[in-house]
Amino acid sequence: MSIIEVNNLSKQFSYYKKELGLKSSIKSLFHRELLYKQAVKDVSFTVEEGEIVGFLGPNGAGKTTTLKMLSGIIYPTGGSASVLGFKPWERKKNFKQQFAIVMGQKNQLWWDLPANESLQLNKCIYEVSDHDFAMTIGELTELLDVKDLLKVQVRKLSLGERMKMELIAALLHKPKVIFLDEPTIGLDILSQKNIRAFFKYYNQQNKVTIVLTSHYMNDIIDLCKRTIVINEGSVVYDDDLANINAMLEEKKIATVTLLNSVNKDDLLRYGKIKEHGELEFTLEMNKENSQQIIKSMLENLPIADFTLEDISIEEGIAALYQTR
Ligand SMILES: Nc1ncnc2c1ncn2[C@@H]1O[C@H](COP(=O)(O)OP(=O)(O)OP(=O)(O)O)[C@@H](O)[C@H]1O
Repeated sequence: MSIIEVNNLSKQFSYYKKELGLKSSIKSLFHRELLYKQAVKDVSFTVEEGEIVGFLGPNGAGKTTTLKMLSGIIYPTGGSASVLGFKPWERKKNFKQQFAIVMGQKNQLWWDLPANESLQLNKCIYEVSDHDFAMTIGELTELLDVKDLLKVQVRKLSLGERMKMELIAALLHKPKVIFLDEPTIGLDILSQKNIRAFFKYYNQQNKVTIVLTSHYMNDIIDLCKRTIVINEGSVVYDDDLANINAMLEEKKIATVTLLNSVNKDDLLRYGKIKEHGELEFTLEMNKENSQQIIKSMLENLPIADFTLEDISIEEGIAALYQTR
């Protein structure tokens, strides 16, 4: 059995339309219009123990809603899911002691207290023994390089330092499954890299299962072999990240610099123009007949410089984001 199993999971939110202005607000006391939003539609996937899976999608695609259902924070309106053999929304104690969710945009730690006091609170909530607490804090503060910051009031920590403390709080009870919802949001490049290196090491050492959402492609490329992409609430891709372009038509991207400008129409016959400047343009062409196209371009255009590349993973993902 897979450690996470999701079958046709759906969530429809219902909410009342909010009117602007006093007159409309008074009117809405007597008649309120109910609206619906289908945030997640029939999502199905499985995750094996020890996997790190990227969970991607454009803003509003339904990633956080799915992770909230898998953490038992909200109920689904359809389908089923099992995490570590539990129905998450039943919120059994044994389940809560085996998973963690980290939301980059939300704080778990108390702002006005030093991190070590919030960690003590989590120790009690998760019934971590004194010995395990000391060992885990020692190991994680060392790995994340925040040993000297445990006694600093959380509000005085930098964003990166606070995120490291949030991670320690989430990992204190040694969860087997970790949902990471944009854990590197707002962090500088070096801090993002450190957090990624930490999770890579932590996953290898502890065989934890991680589902990661991030809008930073480097997080996904670095950590996740497999990626699930959702768009408008539905899964549009579930495979190795390396294969992301294979499901699209095989394409090549040519970046061309010209010696002198030419009419845009003269370029269109070679392929789809993606970007166009005075003397530079990028062109998307089919891999199959790229050689003939290049030959013809070299013969007919005043070319100063020319590079040909496969379509990037980011562009493949961007194309999936446009899939409806
Ligand atoms: N409580 C709610 N009531 C009504 N609609 C909601 C609620 N929560 C989320 N939504 C809507 O559901 C859709 C999915 O939201 P969700 O937060 O899951 O997206 P996301 O993929 O995590 O986006 P982002 O990358 O921007 O964080 C959005 O259109 C959002 O506005």
